[in-house]
Amino acid sequence: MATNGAASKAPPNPSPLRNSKFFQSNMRILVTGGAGFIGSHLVDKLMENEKNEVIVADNYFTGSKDNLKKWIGHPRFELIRHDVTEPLLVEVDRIYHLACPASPIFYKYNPVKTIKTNVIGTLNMLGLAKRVGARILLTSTSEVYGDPLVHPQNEEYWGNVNPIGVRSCYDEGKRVAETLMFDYHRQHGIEIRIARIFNTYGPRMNIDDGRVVSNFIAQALRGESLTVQAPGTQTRSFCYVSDMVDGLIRLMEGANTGPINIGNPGEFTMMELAETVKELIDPEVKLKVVENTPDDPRQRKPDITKAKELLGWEPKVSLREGLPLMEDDFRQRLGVPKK
Ligand SMILES: O=c1ccn([C@@H]2O[C@H](COP(=O)(O)OP(=O)(O)O[C@H]3OC[C@@H](O)[C@H](O)[C@H]3O)[C@@H](O)[C@H]2O)c(=O)[nH]1
Repeated sequence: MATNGAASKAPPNPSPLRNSKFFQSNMRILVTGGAGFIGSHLVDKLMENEKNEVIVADNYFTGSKDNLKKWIGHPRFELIRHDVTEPLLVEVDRIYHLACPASPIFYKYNPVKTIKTNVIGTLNMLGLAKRVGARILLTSTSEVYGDPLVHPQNEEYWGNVNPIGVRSCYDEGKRVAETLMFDYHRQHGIEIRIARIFNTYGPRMNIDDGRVVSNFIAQALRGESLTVQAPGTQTRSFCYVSDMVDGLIRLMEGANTGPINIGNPGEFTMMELAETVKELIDPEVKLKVVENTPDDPRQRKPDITKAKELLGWEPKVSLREGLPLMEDDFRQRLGVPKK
């Protein structure tokens, strides 16, 4: 295993039960935040493999049981209402630790809770990984690069983050979470994986999630003006959710700790994104420039060389292919049929 120079102590022996026939034929996987947007798509993919048993822990702050309704009652699936800031003991082989509100409006709503989720939640999940000998993957974020001075961002870049700003509960929270992952790895030999997720979109995003792609699509379908936050020249790179899930599973099952960027390098200004949504959904819709929020990163684009070389991964779905798939889902949920 590539360990970035860390000592590799064997994890503690899991319970003897795990050597029984029953467990050998099954991989038990915990997904924290599994009722959320990316989490529920990950669960769908993991459940496709008949050898997997999936346990979801979610507090439903931004996630919803609705996202998992097709699995409720399935013999290989379990759903627990649980907040990761409290300890959890379940016998598992893999932990995908996604739990945390990811939309800026939600993570800034209760910043103390957000940083607790990232710090105490990650500590609790690392404690669990240590206790049962599980491998743990943290979904970190491109926000660890802050308002980046290096472009595109590669994993060696340490970032440009405001430690006391309104976004710090999330970006500094995730940075501490990464630190905890490596400390547990070096000190206790825990098997870790860190994904730095760039902006992701797709079906099942909350309609009023507040992030840019869901805002623009919902606004276009409701016939409202698209709210481009000033100046509109800031850039983002958008990854379709099925590509994201594929990258996360490859990272978990591969031999590298990361951190590894998972994102689509196609880069767009917010004005370009608005124009694309307008063209695809409703050419009549207007754009309006509105005030931005503090510390908004001015540019963001992943360097995915590592993901390509180490995971054999690269995104397959372009923005123009992915937006209509999300549009269909939003039309259905908003009850707006295609003309
Ligand atoms: O209605 C809107 C919303 C947002 N925006 C702009 O769109 C850009 C993207 O904003 P979003 O809120 O979608 O997401 P951000 O890139 O700020 O944060 C995201 O980064 C990566 C992930 O880890 C997280 O999901 C999230 O924190 C920003 O420049 C914002 O100013 C608009 O122009 N209009």
